[in-house]
Amino acid sequence: MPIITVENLSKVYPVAVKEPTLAGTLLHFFRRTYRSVAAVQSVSFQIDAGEVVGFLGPNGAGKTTTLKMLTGLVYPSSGRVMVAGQVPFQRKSEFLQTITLVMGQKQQLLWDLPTLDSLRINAAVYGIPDREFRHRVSELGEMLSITDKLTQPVRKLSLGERMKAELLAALVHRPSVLFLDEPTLGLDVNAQVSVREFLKEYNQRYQATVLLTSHYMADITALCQRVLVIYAGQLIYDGSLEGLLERFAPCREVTVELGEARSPEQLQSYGQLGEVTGRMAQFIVPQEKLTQTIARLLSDLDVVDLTVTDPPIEEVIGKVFQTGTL
Ligand SMILES: Nc1ncnc2c1ncn2[C@@H]1O[C@H](COP(=O)(O)OP(=O)(O)OP(=O)(O)O)[C@@H](O)[C@H]1O
Repeated sequence: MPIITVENLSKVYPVAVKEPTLAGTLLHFFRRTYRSVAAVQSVSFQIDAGEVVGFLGPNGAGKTTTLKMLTGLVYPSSGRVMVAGQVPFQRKSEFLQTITLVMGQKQQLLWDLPTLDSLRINAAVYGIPDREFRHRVSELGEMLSITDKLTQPVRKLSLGERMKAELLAALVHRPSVLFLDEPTLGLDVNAQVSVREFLKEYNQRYQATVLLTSHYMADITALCQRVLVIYAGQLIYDGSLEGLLERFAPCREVTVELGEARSPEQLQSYGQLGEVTGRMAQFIVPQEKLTQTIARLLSDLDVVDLTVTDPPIEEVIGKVFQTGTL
């Protein structure tokens, strides 16, 4: 049963155009002209309750605009959005109680106050009873390993601690639909891992639905079975991460360890040769020839060990982002 339904969703921003001259500035003051930026174009998808979906795309592809329409911060130009049975831009309190939006590059916590004070403000806004509030802060604080930092002013926290505190603040009303825009932005590897682990645990413990954008592929591979890829405002892929790799990475790397060293000339008939060092040889093999090539290698040569690897996911996604084609 879908908890998020998006149908033919589009957003066109009007952007004022101004000549960079004094005359242009004066004209702009009296008579503005606009051009249209089609940030999101006829995007449709559905997400089931409890799914964790990665939302990928190069800079300016339309991810944040889509998240803003899903959370009711931006009014769509056309199309339909439903989240947990609500129309987001109506911003009804039942809707706001159900969702949260975390933007890695923006903070909601007040800089000079301890996190706990900001959390108390949120508890008042969401009408969370005191006992329940203390229970949730202790539970989330423990899951995020941040409990001992909650009484420190936010400005004294490290970047990783601040992100954890932001997550706590964004989740204290226990939303079931999480929109996360770059939640690990700028964090070191350890902090990224702990935020990822926390999100996984939150999803499992509360059966929460998560739509996540990240430029760190490790976030996506660790958390998402399904990905949506948006390019120039259009959805170009909706499916499994493995499916994306298979479609866009037509070759695999086959590495063999041989009983005795062979020259490149003896090996080149098996496919495009990569590195050959001593008894090790590497081949770049098209997906459709993989089985046949492996069978030939095993029958013709004295193979001690054989491994097949995918190209690095960053490389594959990078190609998709450059060309926008799958
Ligand atoms: N308020 C706005 N007014 C005009 N144009 C906008 C506005 N917000 C976004 N845009 C434009 O819409 C397009 C999509 O922007 P958006 O921020 O949604 O992309 P994104 O995929 O989130 O990019 P990034 O990964 O860099 O955050 C871009 O061309 C951007 O310049």
